[in-house]
Amino acid sequence: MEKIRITRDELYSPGPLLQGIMDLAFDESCIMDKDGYILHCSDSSPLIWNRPNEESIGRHITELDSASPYPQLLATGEAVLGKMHIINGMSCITHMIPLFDQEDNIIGAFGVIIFRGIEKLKRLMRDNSFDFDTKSKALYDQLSRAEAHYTLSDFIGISPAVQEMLRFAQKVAVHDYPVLIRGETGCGKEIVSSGIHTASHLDGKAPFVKINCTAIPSTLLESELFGYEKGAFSGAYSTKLGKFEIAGTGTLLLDEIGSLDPALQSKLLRAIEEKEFERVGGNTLIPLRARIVACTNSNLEQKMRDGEFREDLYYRLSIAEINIPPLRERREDIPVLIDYFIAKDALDISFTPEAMHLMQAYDWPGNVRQLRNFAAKMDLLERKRITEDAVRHALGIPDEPAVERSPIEDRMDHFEKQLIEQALLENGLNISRTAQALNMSRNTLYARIRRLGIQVKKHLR
Ligand SMILES: Nc1ncnc2c1ncn2[C@@H]1O[C@H](COP(=O)(O)OP(=O)(O)OP(=O)(O)O)[C@@H](O)[C@H]1O
Repeated sequence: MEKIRITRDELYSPGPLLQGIMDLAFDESCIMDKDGYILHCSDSSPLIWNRPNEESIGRHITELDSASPYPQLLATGEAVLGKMHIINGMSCITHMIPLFDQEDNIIGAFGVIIFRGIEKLKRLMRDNSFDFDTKSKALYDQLSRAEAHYTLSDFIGISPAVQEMLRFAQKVAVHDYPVLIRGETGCGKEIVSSGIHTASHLDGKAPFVKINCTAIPSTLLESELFGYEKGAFSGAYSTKLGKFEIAGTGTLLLDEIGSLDPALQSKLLRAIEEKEFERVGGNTLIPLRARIVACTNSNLEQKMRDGEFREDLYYRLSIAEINIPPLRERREDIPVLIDYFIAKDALDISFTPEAMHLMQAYDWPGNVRQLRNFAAKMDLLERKRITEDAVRHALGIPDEPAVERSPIEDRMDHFEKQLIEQALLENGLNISRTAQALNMSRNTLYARIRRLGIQVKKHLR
């Protein structure tokens, strides 16, 4: 692939080359600087990011798309082409292309979504109800956008733990307490937080604003959250609203709250308790009306013990604490989730009972996200009926699951080995005589020698 070379000036104010590339791109595109901060977005970008371009510019790409291949591009210096991943709940195919200066240094990157809402497209193609030659982009956009927000009923699961969790979330939704949602990565925290928002703002008008506390350096995070006044620091040319204000009477989702800087934790606690805050560099109190929902997959108890997370903030947030159990603790949900993803993502596969059994025995460290991606991967293999072997292979499960051994078993093996080696030496390494002395058959002795890894030849020296 030919390298795209531009000057630094062109990166910051795109000339005909970059502008042309952006205009030609079929779907949303953006340009970021060397550090991954977004400089420009195409006009259609708000449809995928769910926010106006002014709000996307200046943000780190991983804040908008946590699975962005940008770090990979930076590490390898190579374009990442045709990557399929999920952005804002939609399956997309993306290209990420490095931009070089004349000295061959990477000075930025061009990211483009070449297709989104793949599941919709597949479904529509399958039932032939849509003529793609006369595709109406407006309809297509509308279809894709509807998926960006969840309700609590989008959280699929029949296990008692999930049913109980959903009942609690529904109850919590009608209050305006802060909510703390905990669970391992990929277990559905975003669905629950978005579902709580939807359940508590039935008219669908209040904003749902997200911020990822790990993706933004803490120096910037403060002004992202609280906003700043004109002149608060050099570069603050105009007053900027923070997320608390942008969320209005809606919901502010603080993702990865466990990584929030301790100084900001205090400021957040104050804002929640006093229901008001000040912009950076400001002295006017602004009311906090948004409901705070915080998510985390970190061990907050450990962080509190290590002095990294404030206990008072934890107690304030945990009045309504929702714990989403990992998938391995609700294995009965696996077949239901698989059926759901087969329908939702229009997958043309089914699993044999043995395959499903193996999937239910597997621990899914990446939880439901991993399960969903796994199903999509099996679909790409183009084998319709997925067998146990295919699952074993795809998940890297060893053929014979290693048998757990206790320390006692290890010691017994050790003694047995010593005993057999001793008997072999006493009987001149003669297998028949050794077997007789140990009161076992030759075959049994051979089997034990093999199992215990005894090297008879070693004793000949
Ligand atoms: N119970 C569920 N029902 C349907 N889809 C689910 C469920 N749980 C998770 N998913 C799907 O799994 C993927 C990951 O979910 P989500 O982003 O909500 O996880 P998360 O807990 O917020 O993860 P992370 O901590 O890594 O951000 C999404 O595609 C989501 O649609």
